[in-house]
Amino acid sequence: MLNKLSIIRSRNLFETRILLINKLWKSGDVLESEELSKGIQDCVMKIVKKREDEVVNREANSFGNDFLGLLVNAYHDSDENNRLLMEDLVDECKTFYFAGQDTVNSLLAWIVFLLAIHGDWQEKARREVIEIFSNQIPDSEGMSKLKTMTMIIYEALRLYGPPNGLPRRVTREVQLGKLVLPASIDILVQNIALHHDPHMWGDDVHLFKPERFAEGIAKATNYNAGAFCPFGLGPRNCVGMNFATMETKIVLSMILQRYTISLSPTYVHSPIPYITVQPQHGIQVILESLGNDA
Ligand code: HEM
Repeated sequence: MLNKLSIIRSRNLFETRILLINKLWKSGDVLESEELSKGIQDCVMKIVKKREDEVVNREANSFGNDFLGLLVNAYHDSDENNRLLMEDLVDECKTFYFAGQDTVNSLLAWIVFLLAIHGDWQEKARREVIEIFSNQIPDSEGMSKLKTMTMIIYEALRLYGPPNGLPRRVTREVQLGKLVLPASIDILVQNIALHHDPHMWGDDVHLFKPERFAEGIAKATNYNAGAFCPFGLGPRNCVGMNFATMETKIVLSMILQRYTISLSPTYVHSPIPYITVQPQHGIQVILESLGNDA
């Protein structure tokens, strides 16, 4: 559902909307995306209802301390002024579902692809993982020691950073180089273009070279904060950044502990900018067991 919706949304990103006409006549895409949004909404409502039922049926004595639990708690707040509306609760869940699922999914897919074709980096990353975790489940202490993997993640974010641009509204007229941006227009800052700028990254900008990040982001970007912003910039940057990095490190460590990865001959390279940058035909890899039941 989410994938379909993101394809439709990205197809219509720059569609001109005329309010009255859009109310009277809806295109196939609009109708389908309304139906998909409703499906996602129903899905969220069901999950919320299940949480509430567990408390009502005394299977649990609280709504829980996870993010959903906190939202359901806020929805039941005894103080009316602090109470969250059901509409807002559903919206928060949708935001996290949209922002958190597809992004990490595509990042992981691209890293698996990159490691499949760069066997030397795959081996380096595996050596590091085994050195730090052996065959054990990755723990938070070890995560901060994964230097090679961090470099690989940054380089994958640079080459295939999931969000296809940062949407911003221009609140007052500004001059950007030779351009004058009038107030009240919406723009999409293509961070992926910044990440592929040869002036910043050099002539090998399109190559996978995690060593760029060997001494951290500041050094790699020559202390230019805007040059590398896969998680956005400013007060509205990604709240899930640390969580996403941690999630990616855990999953990759567990894959590298168990399997070698090589690219399937059926793979066709075609990155496509939906809401996130996705492999149009998926990523087909061959996993070979290391005979290690970590
Ligand atoms: C590789 C993974 C991810 C990438 C590359 C990513 C990137 C981004 C970017 C570029 C933005 C917009 C920031 C801006 O406009 O300046 C954003 C916003 C956001 N992200 Fe992420 N994200 C990732 C994972 C996650 C995860 C796992 C979660 C939640 C668990 C999450 C939650 C959010 C939320 C809630 C926002 C909106 C923040 C706001 O508007 O205040 N993201 N993310």
